[in-house]
Amino acid sequence: MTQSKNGEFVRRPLIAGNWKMNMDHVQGITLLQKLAWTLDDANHDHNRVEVAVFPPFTDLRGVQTLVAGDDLDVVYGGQDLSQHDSGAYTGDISGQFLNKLGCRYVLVGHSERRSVHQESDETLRAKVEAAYRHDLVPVLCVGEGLEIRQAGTHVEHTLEQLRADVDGLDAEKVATLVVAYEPVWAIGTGEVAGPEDAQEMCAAIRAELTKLYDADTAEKVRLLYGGSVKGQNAAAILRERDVDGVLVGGASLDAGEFASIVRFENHLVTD
Ligand SMILES: O=C(CO)COP(=O)(O)O
Repeated sequence: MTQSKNGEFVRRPLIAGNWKMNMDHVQGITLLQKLAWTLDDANHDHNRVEVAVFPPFTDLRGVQTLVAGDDLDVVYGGQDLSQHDSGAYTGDISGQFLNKLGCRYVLVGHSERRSVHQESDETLRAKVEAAYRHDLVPVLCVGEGLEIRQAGTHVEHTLEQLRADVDGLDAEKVATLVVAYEPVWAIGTGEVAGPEDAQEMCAAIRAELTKLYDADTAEKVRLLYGGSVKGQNAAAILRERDVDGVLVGGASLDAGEFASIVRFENHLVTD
């Protein structure tokens, strides 16, 4: 996080929970209610930190009703979207539908979509465009697998994904983009990249965006780290200069654990 002299965050931190294929629509409502109560109890400062959840598609209508009905300070998004707007694409979900359900964000290119569904950077570039067409902010996921990390080419690999997935996107859109660095070897493995690894990559991403666009634009982009984030390691990661938030998988399924990540500020050690 970068803080200005008066203690304000330069970029609003985003703490996001990716539920993946967990929680049916009834369980989803219960989890969100518990999360809202926990955050209220904790006097969480809603203006400083943005909290987002990414439930399965079938939960979104219920989430929308709960968030609107109880006026919750939680935003939400889809875990994927189609690059097309409508038509004969069985099983796919249009950004138009996500927008109508009140989604603010959508995940694009999560490593599980890249590996299980063979999504190419070309497809992901089209999905980024589709998200903007429907007023959704893409949370673009990038990151390397174990072999690439061991070979030491992780920065180049990740930047290559980034360049391909934003290729030709205009600066105004890029300024609103969220990029999540999720090293595949740290996802669901309990293996967490060190804060300095997260910072190394986030700094490299910001430098690349400065090269592709300009420093002003790059300074606005929020960069998240994802991969085995828990209550006890979140603050150390979030303390890094270029890390503006986290994308949490497993730990976001437990309201108490996720709330403790949202309250990372209580654990920040300042110099
Ligand atoms: O993939 C992730 C979030 O999108 C990370 O998952 P875990 O937090 O379970 O490692």
